[in-house]
Amino acid sequence: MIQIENLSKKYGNKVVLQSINLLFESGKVYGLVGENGAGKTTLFNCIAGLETYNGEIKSDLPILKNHLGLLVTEPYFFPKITGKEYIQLLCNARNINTIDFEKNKIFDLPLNEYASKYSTGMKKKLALTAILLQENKYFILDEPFNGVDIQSNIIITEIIHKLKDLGKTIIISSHIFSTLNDTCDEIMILENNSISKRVIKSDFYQLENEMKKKSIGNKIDFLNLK
Ligand SMILES: Nc1ncnc2c1ncn2[C@@H]1O[C@H](COP(=O)(O)OP(=O)(O)OP(=O)(O)O)[C@@H](O)[C@H]1O
Repeated sequence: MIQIENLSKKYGNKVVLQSINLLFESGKVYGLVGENGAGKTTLFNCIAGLETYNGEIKSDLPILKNHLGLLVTEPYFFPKITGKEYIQLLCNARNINTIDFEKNKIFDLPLNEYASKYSTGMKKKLALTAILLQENKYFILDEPFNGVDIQSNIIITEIIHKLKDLGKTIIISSHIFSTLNDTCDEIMILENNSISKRVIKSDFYQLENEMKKKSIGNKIDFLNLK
């Protein structure tokens, strides 16, 4: 489990997160939803130990970040590192043997080419492959479905189901409701710097309708489309 207690985060005078309290349990998939700039990535970075914050993040492991795989929205790769070298680097850091990984690779990637030259979707698939091979217990996937092709989206959905079955904890952000519907046990809404709502699977349909109403209102009528 990961327990977040009274977490707050500011950049200068700007409050991004205020008094966040959350519990993430094993074998569950959580979706984090919020408008652009709501603070989703900031919260993920705090959990992954990449940002300072006030409050506490506790887990059942002595050093959470050593068992946590973070897929960032736009993975960055140093120049002159091939896809294969990147995977080897991340796996070596966790003492994971990569000798046979090419036989069992999930995505079809040009692993002998420089990762910095990959397309957006290829970079995401490479970063995801590496954190999966690391045998992490916790996964934070920041917009995992964005920018990857349909086939890979299907694979990613299945991977999330499998990780859940294995008892891992997965936290996903997405701007596409259907992807959360397909994968999550619970959706959390981040707005006005806090978690305003937590919704369980049986209430997703109602949540989607509420969000539709709130987002659209009568904006389309204003367009006076003909
Ligand atoms: N390093 C930083 N320095 C200053 N402000 C930052 C920094 N990182 C993020 N912010 C600000 O914090 C707020 C939250 O940003 P964040 O990236 O967490 O939002 P998000 O919910 O992930 O947005 P999106 O859906 O667009 O990815 C934004 O107002 C952003 O400008």
